[in-house]
Amino acid sequence: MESQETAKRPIEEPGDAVAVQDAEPATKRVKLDDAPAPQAQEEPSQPQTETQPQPQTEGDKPKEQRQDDRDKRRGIAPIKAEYLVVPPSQVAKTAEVVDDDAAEGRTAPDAETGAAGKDGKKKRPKGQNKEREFGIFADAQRLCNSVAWTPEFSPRNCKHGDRCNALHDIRKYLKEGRRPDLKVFGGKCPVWETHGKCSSGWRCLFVESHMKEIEHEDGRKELVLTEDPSKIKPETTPSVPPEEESMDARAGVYNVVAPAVKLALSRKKIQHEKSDQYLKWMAKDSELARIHYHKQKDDDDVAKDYAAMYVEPPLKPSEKRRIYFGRETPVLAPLTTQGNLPFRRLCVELGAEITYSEMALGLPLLQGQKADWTLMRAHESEITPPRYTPTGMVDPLYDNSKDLKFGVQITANAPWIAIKSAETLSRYLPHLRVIDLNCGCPIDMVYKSGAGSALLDAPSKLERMIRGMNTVSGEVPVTAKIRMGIRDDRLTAQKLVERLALGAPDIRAVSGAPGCAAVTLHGRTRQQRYTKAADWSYIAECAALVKSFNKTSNSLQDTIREADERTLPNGGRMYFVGNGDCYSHVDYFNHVDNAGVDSVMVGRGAIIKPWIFEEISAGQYLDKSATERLAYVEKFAKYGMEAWGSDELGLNYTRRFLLEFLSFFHRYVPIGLLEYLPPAMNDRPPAYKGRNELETLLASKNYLDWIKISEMFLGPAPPNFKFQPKHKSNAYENIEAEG
Ligand SMILES: Cc1cc2nc3c(=O)[nH]c(=O)nc-3n(C[C@H](O)[C@H](O)[C@H](O)COP(=O)(O)O)c2cc1C
Repeated sequence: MESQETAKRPIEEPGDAVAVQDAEPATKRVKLDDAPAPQAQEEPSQPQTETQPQPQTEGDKPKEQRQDDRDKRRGIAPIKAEYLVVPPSQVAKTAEVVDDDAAEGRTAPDAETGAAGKDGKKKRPKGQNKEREFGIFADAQRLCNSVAWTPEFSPRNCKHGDRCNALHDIRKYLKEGRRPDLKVFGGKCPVWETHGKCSSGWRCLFVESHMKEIEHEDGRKELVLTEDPSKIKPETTPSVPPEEESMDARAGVYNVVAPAVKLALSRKKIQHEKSDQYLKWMAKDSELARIHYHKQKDDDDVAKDYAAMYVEPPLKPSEKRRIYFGRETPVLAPLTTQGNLPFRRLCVELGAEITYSEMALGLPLLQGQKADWTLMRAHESEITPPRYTPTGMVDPLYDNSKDLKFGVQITANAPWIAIKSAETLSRYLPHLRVIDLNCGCPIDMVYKSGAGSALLDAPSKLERMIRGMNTVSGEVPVTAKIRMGIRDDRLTAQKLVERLALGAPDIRAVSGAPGCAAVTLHGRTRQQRYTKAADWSYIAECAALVKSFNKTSNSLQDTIREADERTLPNGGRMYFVGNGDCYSHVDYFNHVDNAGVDSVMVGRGAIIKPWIFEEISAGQYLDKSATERLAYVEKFAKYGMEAWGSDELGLNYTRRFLLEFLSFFHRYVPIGLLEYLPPAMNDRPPAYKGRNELETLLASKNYLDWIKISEMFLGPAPPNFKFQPKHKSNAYENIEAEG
């Protein structure tokens, strides 16, 4: 049994396997440049300011030495000698490249198996663990929903009557149906502590902290769940009607769609009036455009044809809510698996100003599938306005109080799916900044279906999607996320950006701009995967083009009939966001200032060091201590239970996603261990030990250590719990083989 103290500060207990020994006061912290031999120290993070000793920056060194350093590095993090596990002379000269395609979900070429090679040596397994299994997390005996949240003597009506094979006896369930209460967090339910009630009811693995037995006048004793009204905030009360109260309804979680809507969607009972009308028109217009396109090769006069035969669409976009991207609004990338609600909540707390859901597939949304609708949920911190302290020209019609941080991302392979999805999302989700269309997803399954990055080679389909989505999405603006192209030898983003800003060249004077409010460009191609650095000079070229298109767009509006500025996103201005390899405030401001992008989107950098947003707002590196980093893990665990529940299912769901998070988080190399700055995300460290045991543990590549970390906050993993890391290189067997 763990004590409360152990649970809260698990690593600082003497005798603990990962105990921090000899915690030192801040004044004695390791100096970055000439640190003594490693010894255990824990203290709050230190900003890297002028007054503190700092690792040398590249600019401080003579040119020859910089070149020498770069030659030496070859993707290896420059760890100071005293932290290396082997002497510097034995450190490999090149580092293994971690391919983040595996994490993004792309089907990698068949992974090597780790079998013995020709030389008899066992090869290191690489690549992706496909078809990962996570075990089934459930109570030994199921408790019926009719009693799961009610006082013992007031069950609801059980829909299944006598045929119900779940338990209805709460006392029996608590004794035999589930494991005993957890002792982490001092046995206190983190959800109840924050919100004054717990949505997991009797199934909560901390239920003893929010239940009591009351004695009635007739002497009968009844078990009841307790609430703390002083902590219940009416404004965060779930929006699902009480009769549908279920594990879906969580305090502080927004965009929860009622089960009845999903059911109606699955039964095709929901009408998409706007889309149907628009799609009918679009079919005719596409045919007209097709004829026009084929004729113009041999007919000079044809440009007039389209204009003469053009019929206005039956409906115009509604007035759009204006959005804003600026230097003060760092953007958290959409991240499948990783970018879940608890993780985004953590990032917002640390300074992310704009967030995106994980990518949902359009068709399953239209079919009412629960998994995809669940991705659309936002935390209350995400539905507040982003920071707004503009320095340049301001849009007089932008109203920051109406803006919010959270946007959703979808992908689709056909215009009708994208358009109907946009109409459905804007109708049922009240808290949406934008609907973003993913045009960069490299995953085979998505690409081969004609969605994601396949749209990069289908510009006219893409344009029709954006135009239609913008028409039916009410006040919600539509945006797109693209890559530089599909293949390295054919970069298409520049043409595509032009098309998104202004429309196809030969018809734009008639039909106007498609209405794309912003484009994010990831500076890689699909083919490139993550092996090469993102191409920021290409991103800068596109940023310059977008600026010129924004001017053209303004003059174009003047010539198009009935162009109504209010219905054009941002009055015709398209924002442009750059993305790729941002790993510090230095990268961030460098890109904003020198590449000319409105803002920068941060992906892997945020998972490896979520405080990158804090660094951006503070404008300096922060050398986070291991204790502080562990506190982020603890927060994730709490936020996970708040979002997914503190019952067996929710807890192990939280554990699974915490482990996914740790599969990136362990890659952080504390800057206090580096010979010199800047740190580079793609640098791999040689084997090293941290400044204390906790720092060493947090750097472990072994997923069994990640499970150990999860147990500090989520209690022991159940015997049937399984976790297969996405990268085979993190598998236990492999680590053992390497000794
Ligand atoms: C684990 C993982 C999941 C991702 N999921 C998505 C996604 O759902 N939608 C998307 O547009 N991009 C996705 N991406 C790509 C990122 O949004 C981003 O474009 C890419 O990681 C480059 O940025 P970075 O160098 O800052 O990581 C994913 C990337 C990773 C590593």
